[in-house]
Amino acid sequence: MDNNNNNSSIQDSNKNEIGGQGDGGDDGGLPLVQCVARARIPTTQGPDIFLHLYSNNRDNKEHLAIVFGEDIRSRSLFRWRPQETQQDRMIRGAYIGKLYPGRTVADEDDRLGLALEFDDTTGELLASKATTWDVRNRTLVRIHSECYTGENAWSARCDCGEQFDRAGRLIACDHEVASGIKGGSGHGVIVYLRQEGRGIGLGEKLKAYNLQDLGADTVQANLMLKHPVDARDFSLGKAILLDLGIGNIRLLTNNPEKIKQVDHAPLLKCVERVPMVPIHWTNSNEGIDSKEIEGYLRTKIERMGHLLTEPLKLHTNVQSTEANQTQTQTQTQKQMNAALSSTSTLAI
Ligand SMILES: Nc1nc2c(ncn2[C@@H]2O[C@H](COP(=O)(O)OP(=O)(O)OP(=O)(O)O)[C@@H](O)[C@H]2O)c(=O)[nH]1
Ligand SMILES: [Zn+2]
Repeated sequence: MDNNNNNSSIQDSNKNEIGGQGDGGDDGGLPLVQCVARARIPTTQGPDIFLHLYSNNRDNKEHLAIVFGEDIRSRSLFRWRPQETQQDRMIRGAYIGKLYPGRTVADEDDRLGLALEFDDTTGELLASKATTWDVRNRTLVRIHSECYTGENAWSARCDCGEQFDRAGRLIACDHEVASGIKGGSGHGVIVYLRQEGRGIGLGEKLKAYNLQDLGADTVQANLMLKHPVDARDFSLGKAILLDLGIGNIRLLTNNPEKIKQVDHAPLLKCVERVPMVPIHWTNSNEGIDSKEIEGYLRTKIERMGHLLTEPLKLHTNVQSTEANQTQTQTQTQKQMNAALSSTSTLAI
C-alpha cells in the first residue's frame, strides 16, 4: 500500500486530539482515550514488552498499558493522522514488527513480510488476522492500581508489587506449574492506572497507614479520613482495553467489584477470573510475610469480599486476633472520633 497516498485521503480522521474506542463501536459513555506513544522495552525478565502511554478526557494523569505481544495494537495509536510521515509514525511507535537502524517504513515490516492496512476514508487500522490480535481471543489481563509504596519502597503492608510481578510472569508463560494456572503464552495486558491508594492519593494513603498503626484496618482508616472505602473508577481501564482491541478478558483479580466494573457489554466481557493467591500462601519460603500484610488480606476478605479462599496463616491465633482487633479498633475509633470532632489536626 502507498501510505503517503493513504495519508492524504484521510485528512478528516482523528480531528480530535483524543480518539475513539476499540473497534469503533458504541463506547457507552466511557472516557475517551488516546495512545500518545508506544515503545518496545526489553525486560530483565525475558520477553520484550510494549509500553503504551495514554491521555484521556477525564484527568490529566499518564495512564499506561504494559502490552505483551507485538500484535496487540492500539487503534488510536495506529490510526493515520493527517500529514504525518512514516518517520513520524515510527517515532510515535505506530509501526509493525521491530525498529532497526535505517528502517524507513512504519506500516510494513520487510523482515516479517507483513504490512498493515488502513481504511482510506477514516484512517482506521484494518485489523487482519495476520497482523493484529483477534478481538475475540481470551486475553489475560491485570488491571493494576498504582502503589508507590508496594512497587518502589519495598512495602510489606500490601502485595501490590508482588502481584504486579506475578501478573507479568503469568502473561509471559504458557502454564504456571505451582498453581496450575494457564498463562497468556506471551499475550496479555497490564493496565496501569494512576489511582494511588485506591484513588485517594499517596498523601492520604500515608495518613491511612498512620491510622492503621494506631489500630484501624484499611477500611476504617479510609472512612476516618472521610474517603470512600474504595474511590477507584475502572472506566479508563475499560476504554484502554477496548482501544487495544481486547474483547474477552481473563481477569487476574480477587476483587469482585473489579469483575463487575470491567464488564462493558457487548464490547468487553470478563470471561474468566484468574485468582491472585499470595505467593506466601503457596510457598511459605517466598512472597511477602508480615503481620501488616495479614491484616491487609484479612480486611480484604472479611470487609471487602475478596475472593481468597485459602485459610489465612496468621502470625497469631485467628480468634484472639479478632477479639484484639475489635478492642483496639473500638479504642482507636473513639480516639479518632474525638480527635476529628474536637480539633482539626486529623482533618483532611
Ligand atoms: N487507601 C489505601 N489504599 C491502599 C492500601 N493498601 C494498598 N492500597 C492501594 O490499593 C490499590 C491496590 O488495590 P487492592 O485493593 O490492594 O487490590 P485490588 O486491585 O482491588 O484487588 P486485586 O485485583 O485482587 O489485587 C493500590 O492503589 C494501592 O495503593 C491502604 O491501606 N489504604
Ligand atoms: Zn500496595
